[in-house]
Amino acid sequence: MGDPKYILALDLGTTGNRAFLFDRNGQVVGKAYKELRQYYPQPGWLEHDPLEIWQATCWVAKTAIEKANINSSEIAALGLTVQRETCLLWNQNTGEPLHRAIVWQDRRTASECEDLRTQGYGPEIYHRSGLVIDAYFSASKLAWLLKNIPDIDYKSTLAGTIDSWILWKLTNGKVHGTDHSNASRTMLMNLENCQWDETLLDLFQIPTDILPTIKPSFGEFGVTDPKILGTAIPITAILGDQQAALFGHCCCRPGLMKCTYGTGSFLVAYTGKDIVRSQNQLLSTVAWSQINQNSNLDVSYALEGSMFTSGACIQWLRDGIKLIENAVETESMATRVKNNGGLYFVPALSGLGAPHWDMSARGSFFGITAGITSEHMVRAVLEAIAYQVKEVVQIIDTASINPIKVLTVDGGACQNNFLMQFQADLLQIPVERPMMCDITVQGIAFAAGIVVGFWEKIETLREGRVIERVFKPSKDCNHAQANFKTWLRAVERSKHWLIETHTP
Ligand SMILES: Nc1ncnc2c1ncn2[C@@H]1O[C@H](COP(=O)(O)OP(=O)(O)O)[C@@H](O)[C@H]1O
Ligand SMILES: O=P(O)(O)OC[C@H](O)CO
Repeated sequence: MGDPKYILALDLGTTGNRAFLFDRNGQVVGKAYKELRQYYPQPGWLEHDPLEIWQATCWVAKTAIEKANINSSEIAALGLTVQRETCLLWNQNTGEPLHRAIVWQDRRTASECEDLRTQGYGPEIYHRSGLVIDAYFSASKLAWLLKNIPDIDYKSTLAGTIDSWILWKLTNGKVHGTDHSNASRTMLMNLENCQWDETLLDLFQIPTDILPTIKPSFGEFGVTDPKILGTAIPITAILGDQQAALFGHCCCRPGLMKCTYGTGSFLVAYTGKDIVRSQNQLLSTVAWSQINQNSNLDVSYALEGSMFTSGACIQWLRDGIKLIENAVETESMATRVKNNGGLYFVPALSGLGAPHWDMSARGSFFGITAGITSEHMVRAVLEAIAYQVKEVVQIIDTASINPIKVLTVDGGACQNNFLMQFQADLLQIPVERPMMCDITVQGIAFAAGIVVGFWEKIETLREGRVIERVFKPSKDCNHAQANFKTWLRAVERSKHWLIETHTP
């Protein structure tokens, strides 16, 4: 067996799955990516094929290893990070999913969640789970699966989020587990004692037996079956992808935060050992957990503003209405027009998350005149991504101890220079873009590597960070502030759309 020289990191996101191999210097020596098929069986529904995720996971891992031209026995550990909340049921005897996975953006359980809200369960659910009642979280999705799949044999059924499913597959059915950060997004975990919460399980009618064991994020999860990658690799870290990005940005002191622009935008602030409760409908959630030197569970928490649709609007421009051919061209299109032409877009393609939590809002353009071109539409969509983040920054600012002086970013859409400059103009603070935009995968690699002593401490990651570009607020950016106020009006008009129209 060779000397372990590498860490394998898997990032299974909403748009696609990626694998990166890192050497001891934190350099990427091999990587692979595969886009994931999105299934839209009905308006507002979104599903993923769990077997496709599993096959893609194997493919990206093997391809990254091949590209790096290394032997899998040289891999010291594997870290796994995933899109959160997306969940499924599978048969533990056959290894077959019982249904496609219901994705976090899926709104099919909106009316059940609305019922819980009107029955007054909001405060109790928030107190127990740290989450605001919404179809976003796994609980109502699992309840839907259990209700709608015929003849479920409970004895052979397992449930889980994507990390549980892939961990189970990687270990060839030996480990049915999850970590505290992913479990905290199910709406079934008690945020204070970090265990499955009996009251929440009863409320959503989820049997405890089908759920995975919750384990510390940093620690031993088992080893990969040697048949998969040619050797048994220890799995030593699992995190939700936003928490992995938080770790990757080294946000390990209370008040430090990051914003990821992927399928959605997620502004997450580390709050330390305390659960900080927001007055503005932000989520309290687990950042990560580990067993400390005294053998006690050591949990760190975070405050989060989840915005459901950002890069997803760009995908809609590409795949839905075919206004663009690729995401990159949105930047040049947006700068081809002097301004937004009075056009405003509300990115409520999956309802609105923080701070509105309106499951019945729908995407809308306001201000269309005969002079509006496709460039204006693209620009309005990009501006909307930035307005959403501004709205959440304003709220998190008041909830956190220190005002935000700089916004650190990552994710696919942060490559867009127009978007980042507009964001800086809107926030009136610098926006800092690291050289490595795949911070999520870097974060989980470092977490897995630190557990096995491959790297000694998080400082190694911090010291290796290179800032590629800082977007400073432009001198004359008053228009951005004025436009933000108009956009807020547009948001108000798009809210409660389904309730008022009674359409799907
Ligand atoms: N240059 C760009 N401008 C705007 N959006 C982009 C650009 N490049 C990628 N995106 C968007 O970023 C998203 C992919 O980012 P990624 O961080 O991989 O997301 P996820 O982790 O959700 O799968 C896609 O929705 C894509 O439309
Ligand atoms: O797949 P991403 O990176 O857009 O992240 C999805 C989030 O985890 C959903 O909560």
